[in-house]
Amino acid sequence: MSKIRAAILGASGYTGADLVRLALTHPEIEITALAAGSKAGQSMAAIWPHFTPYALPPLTAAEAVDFAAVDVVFGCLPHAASARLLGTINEATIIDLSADFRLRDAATYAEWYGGEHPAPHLLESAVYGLTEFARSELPGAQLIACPGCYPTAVLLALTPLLESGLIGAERITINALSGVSGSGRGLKEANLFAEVAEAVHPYGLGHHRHMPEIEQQLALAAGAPVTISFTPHLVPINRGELVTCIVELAEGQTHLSLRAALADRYAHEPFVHLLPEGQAPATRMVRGSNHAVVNAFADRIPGRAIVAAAIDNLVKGSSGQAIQNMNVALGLPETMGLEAAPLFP
Ligand SMILES: NC(=O)C1=CN([C@@H]2O[C@H](COP(=O)(O)OP(=O)(O)OC[C@H]3O[C@@H](n4cnc5c(N)ncnc54)[C@H](OP(=O)(O)O)[C@@H]3O)[C@@H](O)[C@H]2O)C=CC1
Ligand SMILES: CC(=O)N[C@@H](CCC(=O)OP(=O)(O)O)C(=O)O
Repeated sequence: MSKIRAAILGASGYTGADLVRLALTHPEIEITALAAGSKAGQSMAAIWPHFTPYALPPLTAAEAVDFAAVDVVFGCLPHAASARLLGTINEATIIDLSADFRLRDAATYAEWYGGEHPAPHLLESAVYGLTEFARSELPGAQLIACPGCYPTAVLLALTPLLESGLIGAERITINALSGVSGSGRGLKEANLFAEVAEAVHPYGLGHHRHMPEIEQQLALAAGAPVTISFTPHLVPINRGELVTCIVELAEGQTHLSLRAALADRYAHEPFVHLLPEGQAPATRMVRGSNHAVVNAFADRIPGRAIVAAAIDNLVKGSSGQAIQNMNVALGLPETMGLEAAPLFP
């Protein structure tokens, strides 16, 4: 069988570069085309010296890619630019890492992303690709929307608990921490070393665009509307994401019943792992890998519990999950190309 010809759009950005890193060791992927925006025309090694040892195609403009000559397109572009471009491609399986095809409703998209959706006719057919919960929909899908990085961690922590009615759908409070790569490679004063190092701050207080995405997906799990309070924080690490969720327990439940549900749901998952009783998830447990770690703890306030999860935002939170989705969509072993162990320390 010939290899899967892949185009990676946005290869001069952080998620695009991590996709290239993972694709290089994926036995079935052949990187056929790489595209960039302002850096089109440059070589990958010029932009990313860590790729110097590898023969890679040059970066072209995305519009210059021959989409009829590729099997899979990975879109690692900013939202809106992503849908404008991906909406014109008919020939290949599209795996989008941007937020453009995650929300089901174009009006909600317009409200939270500040503009009309560029390709609303595609929203209905897009598969929301949290792989562990989308396996039956992925094979043969034409358009796969990879979840946001924060939503990935939150949904892995809470979906099984809402599905089984062990926690309430209201009054879910989520504190989230992200490494700086979560905001992309573009130059931003707020991301300069002197602004970020030796400091931590919350942002998007009371209004972050991952809120509607998390609520949309948790509501499907709960079978009822879900309301969350969500507060992200920027922390001075390159990659990694941690969420701690304070939940209301259903009558008669304890954190041990939450642990039992997580153990049951993730027992056979290759990438999602319940930690031993009392062990806190940490970003260092998953750095550079497609793994996620979760756990549930008792809270001192009766009737509440704490559920935590850690992922690498550039792997399970974006590029790794994109490849995991491709594997399932195309009938390959789900873990193919994603077996690398976390980098520690
Ligand atoms: N960073 C993360 O942890 C995660 C990011 N995402 C999403 O993935 C997408 C990419 O994120 P990330 O890699 O961090 O972003 P970066 O800012 O690091 O990279 C963006 C890429 O898109 C290219 N680009 C920008 N505008 C255009 C355009 N108009 N046409 C063509 N190419 C363009 C840039 O090219 P150039 O630099 O050459 O101009 C660059 O290659 C975003 O939608 C983001 O929200 C999702 C999950 C996690
Ligand atoms: C640290 C940081 O700034 N993180 C980004 C997460 C961006 C992201 O990847 O989200 P989308 O894929 O939904 O755009 C943020 O909070 O906006």
